[in-house]
Amino acid sequence: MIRARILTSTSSCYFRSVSIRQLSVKTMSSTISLKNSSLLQTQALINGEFVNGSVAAGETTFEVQNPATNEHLISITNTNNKDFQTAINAASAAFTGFRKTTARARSNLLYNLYELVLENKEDLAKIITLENGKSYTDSLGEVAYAASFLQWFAEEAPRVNGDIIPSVNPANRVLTIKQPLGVCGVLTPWNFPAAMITRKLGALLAAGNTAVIKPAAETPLTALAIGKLVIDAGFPKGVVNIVPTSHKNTPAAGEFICEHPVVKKVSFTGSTAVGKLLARQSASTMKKLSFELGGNAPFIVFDDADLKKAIPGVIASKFRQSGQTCVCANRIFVHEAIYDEFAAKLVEEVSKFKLGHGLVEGVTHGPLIHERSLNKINSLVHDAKSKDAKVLIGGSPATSLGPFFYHPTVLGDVTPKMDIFNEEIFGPVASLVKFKTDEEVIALANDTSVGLAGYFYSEDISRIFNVAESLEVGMVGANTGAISEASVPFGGIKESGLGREGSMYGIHDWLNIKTIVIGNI
Ligand SMILES: NC(=O)c1ccc[n+]([C@@H]2O[C@H](COP(=O)([O-])OP(=O)(O)OC[C@H]3O[C@@H](n4cnc5c(N)ncnc54)[C@H](O)[C@@H]3O)[C@@H](O)[C@H]2O)c1
Ligand SMILES: O=CCCC(=O)O
Repeated sequence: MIRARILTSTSSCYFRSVSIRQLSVKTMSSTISLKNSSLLQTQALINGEFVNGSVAAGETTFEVQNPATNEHLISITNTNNKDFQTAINAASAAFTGFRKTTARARSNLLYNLYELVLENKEDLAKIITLENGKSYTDSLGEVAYAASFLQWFAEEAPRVNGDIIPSVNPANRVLTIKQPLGVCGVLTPWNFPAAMITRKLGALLAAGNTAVIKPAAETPLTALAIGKLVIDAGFPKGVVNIVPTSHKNTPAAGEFICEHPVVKKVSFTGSTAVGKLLARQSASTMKKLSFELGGNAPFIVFDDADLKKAIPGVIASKFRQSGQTCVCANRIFVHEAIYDEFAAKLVEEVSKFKLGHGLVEGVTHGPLIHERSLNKINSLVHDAKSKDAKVLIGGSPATSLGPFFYHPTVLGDVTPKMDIFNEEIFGPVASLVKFKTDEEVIALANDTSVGLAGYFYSEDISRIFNVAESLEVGMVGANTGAISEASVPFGGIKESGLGREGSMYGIHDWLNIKTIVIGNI
């Protein structure tokens, strides 16, 4: 059995006093054991084998930290562009055979992977919690969500049809077939280290492509565990390559993938700023792009809203993964007639959260991912307070729990003058903005350069249609704060990205339409 050492120096007192699920933690060092120890991989998956990267002495590995403690979790082999080239070569060679497999064969492989992910859900969830920090319950939810994309695209693979199109020329017949693109670059974030891989991978494999995946440097373990299951599911070698790389090497890796002529498409989930950089780099080879980027989601509570529904809705939308989700509510607009009641009820619910190490029983919310995030949240809250926002609960770091914890926070009297109104918060801060009229709130909601998700609560069917149609976003939740599932076309408009993932449309972003005109009939 492979065991990973986890150092627990500064947090030892905290750990000693709590029960951590199936994880024996001692004072200075400890071990984590998985039921399926083969899931703990620290090397790159290239051409069907786990191998070391070719980084020269000094930086041969990079460290993964546990965000709950900021302590060293494990060392991962470091890679450079030579390794990405080897992975692209492997994916390119594998594409020759994989593109010719039947859709049913690919579907069966995806079903195998789906079942393996579910069979290993406890281990995968434990890994997610350790490297991402979210609660174990949330991690189990993420594994189920991740698996659902594999199931969905196993079902979609055999349903990619071509067309027969009438021609103006009676002697011609026009038909289309859909063909895979080739080698695809997949750049995934740390906030959903399993689901953001499977949402892309399920679709691209169903379509017959091959992949080189670069997981975020914060969360390579989940990606590599999925890589092991890809092998166990029976995918041919080289079809899926997973190349973790350090923070320092990430920009070079991104550029290499985006500019590589053999890579036919890049799919990225992350910030709009990085998305714009990758788009510029990809222009040199005119790559296809699917980008799922930042949001600034409005969450509107109209005066006719049912607060028994709206409060759980805002909790689900705002505080999922401690606010570190691209579709999280960012600006919560509340009608002035119900503002005080809504604010009081929200504060009451937020006060019930249990913040802590995600593997501790009962913990509902974990830490932020890293120091940069904590500093950003701190500065947004400071700016809001300096401009007369009121802290209704929280409003400060919770460093007694660990260096990156921030108290779940509700800010009242937020206005458009404040940075928190205009920037993606990506943290556990609910900012409440008072409004008077539908026109005013729609204008405020749309006054942003991004448009990923938007939510609102109302019991009036006319208003439901009017507001849903008026919000400048890719996805609307009307009387729900939870919109994500495999059947949903997931993606944004404006600067929130390009393309749609999941759903019946998701596979088409990974296919070329080829037109065949047959003449002289
Ligand atoms: N849309 C999402 O789901 C999502 C996920 C993670 C982060 N974010 C955004 O990013 C912000 C902060 O997160 P961060 O500090 O990790 O941000 P970041 O912009 O530094 O990185 C975001 C992601 O992009 C990758 N990345 C960064 N530079 C890259 C490059 N030059 N080439 C290729 N990949 C690159 C990182 O590995 C990471 O996964 C958040 O506030 C949020 O706006 C969004
Ligand atoms: O944060 C990115 C994706 C979140 C989701 O799929 O709901």
